[in-house]
Amino acid sequence: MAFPDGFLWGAATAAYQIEGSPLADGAGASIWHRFCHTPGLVHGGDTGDVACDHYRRWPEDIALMRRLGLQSYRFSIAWGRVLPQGTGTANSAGLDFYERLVDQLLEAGIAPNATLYHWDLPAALDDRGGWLNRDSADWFAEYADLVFRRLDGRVKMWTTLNEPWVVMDGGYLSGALAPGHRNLFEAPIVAHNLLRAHGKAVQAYRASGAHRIGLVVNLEPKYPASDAPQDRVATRRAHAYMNRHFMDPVFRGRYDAVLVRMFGAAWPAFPASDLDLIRTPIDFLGINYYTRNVVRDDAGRFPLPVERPVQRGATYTETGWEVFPQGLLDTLNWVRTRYGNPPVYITENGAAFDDPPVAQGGAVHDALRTDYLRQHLRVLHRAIAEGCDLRGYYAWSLLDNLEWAHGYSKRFGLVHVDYRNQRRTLKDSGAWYARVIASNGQCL
Ligand SMILES: OC[C@H]1NNC[C@@H](O)[C@@H]1O
Ligand SMILES: [Ca+2]
Repeated sequence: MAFPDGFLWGAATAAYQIEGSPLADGAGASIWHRFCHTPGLVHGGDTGDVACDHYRRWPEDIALMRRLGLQSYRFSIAWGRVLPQGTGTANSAGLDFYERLVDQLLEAGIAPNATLYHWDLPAALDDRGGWLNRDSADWFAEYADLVFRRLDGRVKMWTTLNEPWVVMDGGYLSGALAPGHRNLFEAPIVAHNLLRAHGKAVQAYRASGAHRIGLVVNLEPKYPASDAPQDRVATRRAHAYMNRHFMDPVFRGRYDAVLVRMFGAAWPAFPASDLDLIRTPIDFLGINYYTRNVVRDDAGRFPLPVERPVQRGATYTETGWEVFPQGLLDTLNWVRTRYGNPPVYITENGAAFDDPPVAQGGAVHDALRTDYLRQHLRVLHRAIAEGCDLRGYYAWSLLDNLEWAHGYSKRFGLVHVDYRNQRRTLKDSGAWYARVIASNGQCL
């Protein structure tokens, strides 16, 4: 099933998950450096101190990308390498790292797709309130402007934020992610400042950039566990809380009423002018899709009265996510119909499975991952046939890497990384994906 000519095939990573050397060459610590070095917060006490040592092995990793035949590579820029204190004096060694990376990607015929913020806020800014401080939008715009002026023209696809919902929910509500807050009143403030930061960065790009900029959101379709009214209501609330939460302000200039009602007194009165900033038009939307949610009302929990009943007969990944490719099609059609069919890239899709060890002769027979990817790519082909303006796909992830609070225990890579010696091994799924790219999806 061939994909349209020009469909962009890539793979994705993020700075703190792969680079290592978090404080090298003048870089400033991030909230994830702090979080990992706080005992008990990350599986096995794992940290990003070494990770995949990509900060030093990036030429080898670009060679891997060439072997896969990637047409594009989505990576993130570590804010603290570029601005160690988050604002003020730039660190030229940090900018140089990304400049060299970008130049070599272009040499290799691989289009860079740079994410400005993939969760690694400079710790110095968290000390000033971080995303709780309205000034965070200005800090982010200053950082974005610096990077645009240095790299635009070579980087022709930018995204401002990766998964602002996860930043809010994980970092400020559940506390599972940096900076580890658990405060219902902080969540809407953080979400709003992230969106303002996005808007200001897009405005900065319009002033100096000549190419394309977008936003990356994680979307997870919600399905009621039964037709019972309380399950349907709970499903609508879960949908508002995760999916409409960021999409509505960005594409429709207002927050979803269900969401506002859910938070009640915890929902601040935001000035209308903020929403005008947030809705600054973007050139494309990045969607990260992994799984769906089946929602059953669980009135005991707040603010999200939901529980996720296990689906009999379903396959689950190592991160507990149901394999449900239909959810990707439903999500893409929802975006098409509710938000005016914006240009979309799947900026992340993949799965962690309990891969077999590297076999003799160096092979990883990760059949479950190949099957997961194949099922989801087939759905994309249907989405295009049904009218979705789908421009490309990035597998998560190029490399096994630091899966945040899971540490290195969850492997998403097309390429296996042996953390004892940093040896990379192309998995069967990677070799298969290379064939998909070479045939523009014909072999699916
Ligand atoms: O959980 C898998 C991925 N999800 N999106 C954000 C990435 O940083 C994660 O590794
Ligand atoms: Ca804090």
